[in-house]
Amino acid sequence: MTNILIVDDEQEIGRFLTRLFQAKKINVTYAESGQAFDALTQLDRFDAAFLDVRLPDRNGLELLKKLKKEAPFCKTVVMTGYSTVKMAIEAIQLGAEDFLEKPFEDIMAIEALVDQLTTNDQLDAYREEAQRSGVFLGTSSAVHELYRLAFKLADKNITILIEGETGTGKEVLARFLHQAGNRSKGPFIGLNCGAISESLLESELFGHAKGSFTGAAENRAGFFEVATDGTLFLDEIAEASHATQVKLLRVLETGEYFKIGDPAPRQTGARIIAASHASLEKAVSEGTFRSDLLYRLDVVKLVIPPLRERQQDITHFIDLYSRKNGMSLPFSPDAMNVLKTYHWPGNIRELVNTLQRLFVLYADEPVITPHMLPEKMNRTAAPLKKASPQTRTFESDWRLFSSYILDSYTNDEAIHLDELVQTMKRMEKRTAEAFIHKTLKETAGNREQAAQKLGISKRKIRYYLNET
Ligand SMILES: Nc1ncnc2c1ncn2[C@@H]1O[C@H](COP(=O)(O)OP(=O)(O)OP(=O)(O)O)[C@@H](O)[C@H]1O
Repeated sequence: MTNILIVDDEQEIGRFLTRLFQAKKINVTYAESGQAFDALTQLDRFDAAFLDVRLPDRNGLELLKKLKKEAPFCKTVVMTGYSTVKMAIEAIQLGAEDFLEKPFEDIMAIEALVDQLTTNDQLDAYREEAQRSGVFLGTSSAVHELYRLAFKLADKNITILIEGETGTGKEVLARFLHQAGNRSKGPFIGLNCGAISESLLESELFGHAKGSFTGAAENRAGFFEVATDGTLFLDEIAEASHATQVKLLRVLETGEYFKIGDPAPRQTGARIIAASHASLEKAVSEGTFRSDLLYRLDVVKLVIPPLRERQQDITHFIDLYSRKNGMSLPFSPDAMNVLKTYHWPGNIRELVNTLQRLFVLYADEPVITPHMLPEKMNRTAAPLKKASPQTRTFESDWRLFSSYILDSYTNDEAIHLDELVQTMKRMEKRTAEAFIHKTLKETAGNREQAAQKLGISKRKIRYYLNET
């Protein structure tokens, strides 16, 4: 039988959840304070726990930590009011599975959550959703954490602020939040606040009544109206003028707005996701952004790390992109080194553009060498470290050797053919030795058998191993 723990000082909530779970034949334990929680023994008997984050005698996060320590397999959901949403986010970062906002509005959602927690493991659901929506996650734990959290936030009707340098995927993340949530059937409307004039921005956002200004020949719905069942993505929010910021603040506080030229107030249900490549806190300290608007937007802030801080993702992205396009781009070690040490100011967008350019120009080349990459990348690249003798292997020698030959062939610079041929001879010998050693290992040192397997004489083995 499933065991669930409920910790909440509001007895009404305790009773309500108890009834709901008992109807599902779940065994319920109810604690109405931090002290009552402390008195519980054998916490690991619980399959799931519903914890209030704000108890009169305790911070719910402390309870969560204790639970995670003593009952690591107990799935935890924290319960929160609007003012404690930030604590709920912290709880998820501490390992809670999800959070529920109080007052509860959707009983079926709670039931579905319980089913989810007690039956299948939802740990990887964000990965599946990312794959479905064509989002590349890579291997950086920071990005996985970000998308795991975003997946949990997708269904909640809270405003989200996304920060990250240009090209890091802020719009990609905003679309993921839309797609993974219960608004996915509604529209996703994106607007770049920096790309249009102030008057046009207001008219786009709020709409206008017929005749409200010269050229307003028809009534026009604004984005707040159109996106009412969906998501409104306000990109480059830092660029919105002061006047627009004031109006946005009102919508965020009350959901209310006015169409230009129409005195009747309207309500929007649009979920707002805002993004900025610049830090909004900095913009507030510089006096260009309203602090009260930042407070409203920053209910949850998701920060996407720049590509240079997740170097390992560069190779992963190349593989993925190549597979998606049914081609391969074999980079020489030098070229890969250039890609890995470049600082990528344009982030993923710049990487995608670079790959597209390489596909178009060099799809038929056997190997991509540094000079095929944009010149600015070569200028900033750190020189490739030579492999130390201890880490050298037959494979790494071959990789270096082939890129040396191919680089020499594709470079316009003068080459020393004699030197090149000498290197090839050394490589020939090294190759023969490597095969002999490998075969001798397989035959447990029996030279007769090794010679047979390799189709050469025992004398030839001695010759290659410098024994004659
Ligand atoms: N995680 C990702 N998976 C797949 N493609 C991505 C990802 N992140 C970014 N991209 C690609 O990089 C490009 C830029 O992404 P996006 O427009 O979301 O960045 P941005 O941070 O909003 O940029 P800007 O600040 O310039 O508006 C797009 O082509 C997008 O498809």
